[in-house]
Amino acid sequence: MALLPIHAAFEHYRTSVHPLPTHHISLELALGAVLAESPTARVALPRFTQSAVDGYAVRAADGMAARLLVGTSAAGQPAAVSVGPGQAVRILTGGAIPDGADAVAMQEVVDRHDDRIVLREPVRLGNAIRHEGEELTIGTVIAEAGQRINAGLVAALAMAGVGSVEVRRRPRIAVLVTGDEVVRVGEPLLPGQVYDANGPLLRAWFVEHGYGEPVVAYVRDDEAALEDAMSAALDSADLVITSGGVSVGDRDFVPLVADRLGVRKVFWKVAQKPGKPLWFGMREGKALLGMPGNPAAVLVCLAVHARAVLGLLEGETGTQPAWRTGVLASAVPADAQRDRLVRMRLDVTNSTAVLHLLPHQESHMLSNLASAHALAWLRASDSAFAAGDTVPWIEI
Ligand SMILES: Nc1nc2c(c(=O)[nH]1)N[C@H]1C(S)=C(S)[C@@H](COP(=O)(O)OP(=O)(O)OC[C@H]3O[C@@H](n4cnc5c(N)ncnc54)[C@H](O)[C@@H]3O)O[C@H]1N2
Ligand code: MOO
Repeated sequence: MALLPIHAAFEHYRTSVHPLPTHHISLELALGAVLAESPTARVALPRFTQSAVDGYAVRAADGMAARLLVGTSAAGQPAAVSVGPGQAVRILTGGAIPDGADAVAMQEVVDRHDDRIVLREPVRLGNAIRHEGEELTIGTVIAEAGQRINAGLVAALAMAGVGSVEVRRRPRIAVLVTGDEVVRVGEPLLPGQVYDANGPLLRAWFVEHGYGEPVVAYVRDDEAALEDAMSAALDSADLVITSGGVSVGDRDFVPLVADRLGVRKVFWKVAQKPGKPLWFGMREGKALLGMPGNPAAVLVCLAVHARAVLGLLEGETGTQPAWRTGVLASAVPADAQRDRLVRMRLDVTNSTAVLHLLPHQESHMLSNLASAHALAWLRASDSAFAAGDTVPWIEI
């Protein structure tokens, strides 16, 4: 069977995966969710005309003449007075500019004697004043629907008076780690068994990416056991991920059981290395990604494929993952049939992202994940990539 090109897998996700329902939540709970509306400023920013510095609010036209202090304006405590000719108000950063004042003299250029001040240099009209609404007026769109909420956006929304937002519900994730040979670290290892890397990897990846703890179940290489576990996972989750049992071996039951449970196969086997046997299907809006057992293949399938599916489930704008470009530090062999997704160390030299090939790239090898920052996408080719070639990459 012909292998599906990676870009064709992305196209299948776009046509098969639809956004989850929306709900309205408090801003405190919104970090990491994707906006389903375009929130607008409820207050202007700055909210009122205020001082950018600690100093004295004055009338610029008074020039260098001595001024009489008539009050104080601190942040949160506006002055009750206005500034007339020959007068000034002590003002602190963030304090409201009192009526009559049209400039602020920084205290470093002012000599103060009790309630009198003298400027050592002239002050420009409007000096050190932040004007009401100069950044945003009421009603300005702060962020567009489809944008994922990060810490900066939480701050921008809060300051603009937006205390709750309409977002897509976060996807619920279920993970099935299959394999009779898989034993959890800490347990005794019998002959032929291996410690489980995929359970910890999948759990950590979803937590790291803000989805919280997935439900993780361990399943023997047994059709009936897999059917029970997959059925429960499909009932409870929006995205089900399996690891192992998806190739052509006698105990590779994932495609068979998924089909039996009514999951519509969209594709099986992608022209990528690692991760070739990746299986993708949908059942009533729920997505199932059957990932191979090799841990490096799981990482690649998470970073490239699960990321794409999650972005679509959450209605995120733009194509995910977001590829950037960098240059190869050294020559890298290509694969003639499959695109390679290569674990790289990344650094920035002369303002350019430079990708350094790490050793141990086989799909059963994962020790290089200790120093890998990036996954480079090297298209299938008969000839090797050369040092200096520009290639797409994503963070991992
Ligand atoms: N005749 C063919 N054989 C294989 C093909 C093929 O096209 N024809 N494809 C190979 C490729 S490529 C891959 S990738 C693997 C994927 O196989 P499965 O998805 O069925 O995965 P398993 O056989 O269950 O496991 C593969 C490997 O990974 C180890 N493993 C499994 N789970 C874990 C875990 N949780 N933690 C650590 N290691 C795990 C498992 O012991 C195996 O060594 O198929 C090739 N075969
Ligand atoms: O696709 Mo497999 O992960 O190359 O060994």
